[in-house]
Amino acid sequence: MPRDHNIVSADVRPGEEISGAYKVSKEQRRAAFKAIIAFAKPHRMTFIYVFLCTIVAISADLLQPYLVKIAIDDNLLIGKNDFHMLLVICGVYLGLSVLSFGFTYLQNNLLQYAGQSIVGRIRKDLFQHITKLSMSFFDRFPSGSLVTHISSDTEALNQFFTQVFLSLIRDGMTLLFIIVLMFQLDPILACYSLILIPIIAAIAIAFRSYMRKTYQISRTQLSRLVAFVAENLAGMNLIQAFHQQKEQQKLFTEQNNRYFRANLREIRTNVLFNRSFDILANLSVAFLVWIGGMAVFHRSIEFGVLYAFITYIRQFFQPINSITQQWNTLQSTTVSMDRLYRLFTTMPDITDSAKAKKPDLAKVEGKIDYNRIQFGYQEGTTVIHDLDLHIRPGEMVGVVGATGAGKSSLMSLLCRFYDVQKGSVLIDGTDVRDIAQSSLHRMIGLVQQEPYLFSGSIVDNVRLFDTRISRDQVMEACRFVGVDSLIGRLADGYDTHLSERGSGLSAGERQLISFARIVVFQPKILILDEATANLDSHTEQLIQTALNIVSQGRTTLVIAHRLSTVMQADRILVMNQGRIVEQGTHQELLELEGYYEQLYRHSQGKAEMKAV
Ligand SMILES: Nc1ncnc2c1ncn2[C@@H]1O[C@H](COP(=O)(O)OP(=O)(O)OP(=O)(O)O)[C@@H](O)[C@H]1O
Repeated sequence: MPRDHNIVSADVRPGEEISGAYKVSKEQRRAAFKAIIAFAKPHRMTFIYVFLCTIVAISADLLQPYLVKIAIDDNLLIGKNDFHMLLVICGVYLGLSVLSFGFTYLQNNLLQYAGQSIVGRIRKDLFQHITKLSMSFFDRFPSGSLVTHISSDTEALNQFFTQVFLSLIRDGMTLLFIIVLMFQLDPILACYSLILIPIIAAIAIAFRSYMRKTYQISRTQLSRLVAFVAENLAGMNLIQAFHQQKEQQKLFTEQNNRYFRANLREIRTNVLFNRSFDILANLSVAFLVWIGGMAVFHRSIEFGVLYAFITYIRQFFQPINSITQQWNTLQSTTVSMDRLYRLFTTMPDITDSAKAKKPDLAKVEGKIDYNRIQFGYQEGTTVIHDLDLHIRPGEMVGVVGATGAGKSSLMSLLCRFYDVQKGSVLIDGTDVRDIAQSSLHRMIGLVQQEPYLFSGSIVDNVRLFDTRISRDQVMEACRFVGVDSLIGRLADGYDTHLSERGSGLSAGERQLISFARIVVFQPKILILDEATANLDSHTEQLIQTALNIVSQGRTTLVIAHRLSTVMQADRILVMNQGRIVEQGTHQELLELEGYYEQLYRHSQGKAEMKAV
């Protein structure tokens, strides 16, 4: 948001709905409108210029029929035959057309510039705001709906600032000018013409709301169709493996037909509306010709006046049509404004406290203490129960246990993606809630099962776009973890462009690149979350070697489903239902003949089965 407009009030608490059906009070709607309009304030001079350009363009347009009226009444009909005057009128007519063209062009460019700048700023601020939100927010809002907010809602605002705003000025002023000119020409005929306004407006509004419904139906059908295709493309291997092509084709045809019908209905309504408007325009002209023609017969008005009236009445329809159309756009814009405002006013759950410290990263030792913590993602559900755990600096700790035991949650608490409900998590004796998040996240390096790679070169992915880290440092890190020979085989080596989450690289290569990140950024604490799952045994071996190298001098926490990954750890924690049920070295745990031993036997059995 612009810094001078503080809309980030504590108006929306985390947990409230953003994208679904929610009730918006009048005050909230007003606040949303004010907040979004605040983005336009730096461009107020541009809007004033647009306003002035519009007035010039409209005046130039509307004076043209008046000129023809002068030519007819003051020259042709009275038999003056003043060619010089006719020539001047033609010249002025042409001049007005050029003036209208020039100022309309200028007005459009200025408005587009302002609109695009405003929306660009909103997008930038929104993205910045979203990146600061806590993990609990992303748990509630799937990325798909956020993408829609950022793209379509901001696009709706663009329409508001360019089309709606322009229409309200241009069409409103056009109507006003036409009415003034009509009264100037002949008040009685003007009064007759005004009877038409409510009729035209009523028909336009009725049609518009129906058209909006048909438009929405066809958009919904289209997005369903697109979603269906996207799903099918993502699961193509499954479809082919299970010979589901025919079934999927049948489903696709149904969706396609629905979209086809919805589209036809939308087009039919559009054509009907436009033609009805044409008929109405012709009827209005006929009505005026009759009333005005009688007046010309009785010599109460001149023929030129009737000509100008007929031209103006035709020009009447366009602005009314356009305003009703923009009215609909305005309605959808208010919904977008509300949604964006709600996003902007959603506060992160996790923020730096006033006393947050920024410890000297070089002095971090990596001692970790979980002091009798309790945690749950939602109120009333507890995922981790009264857990007490103390880890020495430089210790390598393996964490194993069944699915849903709380292993990843434990790591999330250390990274402070969430806050504990009871107890505390300390690093080197300082509560993570008292460490600035920027420092905390530099202390901890995270390698996940599916390491995220950004669209960019391998160098950029290793140094995370931080150009303070040199290319040589990146190459050194890659050599260190043993991924340099793999990179050497790629066509562009370190400059190979990775796209779509690192597609083109194997899971193991992606893992090794994220290990190189650790070497480059030197965090004192390293977390590996299921890093060796889904890998073949050769790649697992590569990762294991890299892990041994990277974990030197770091406190390392390794979550593993494969016990082989953690057998060498200084200590292995066995978790079950949010509690540590056993801990010790591999040997000690086997001797206990408890849960770990069962897991071990089970994994051995699997290994034997594989070997057979
Ligand atoms: N973001 C979340 N929101 C709500 N509940 C969650 C969330 N993440 C995990 N849970 C729940 O918390 C519990 C512990 O999950 P967690 O991911 O910590 O287990 P895990 O031991 O790492 O499991 P896995 O080995 O399958 O990754 C599970 O019951 C899970 O359903």
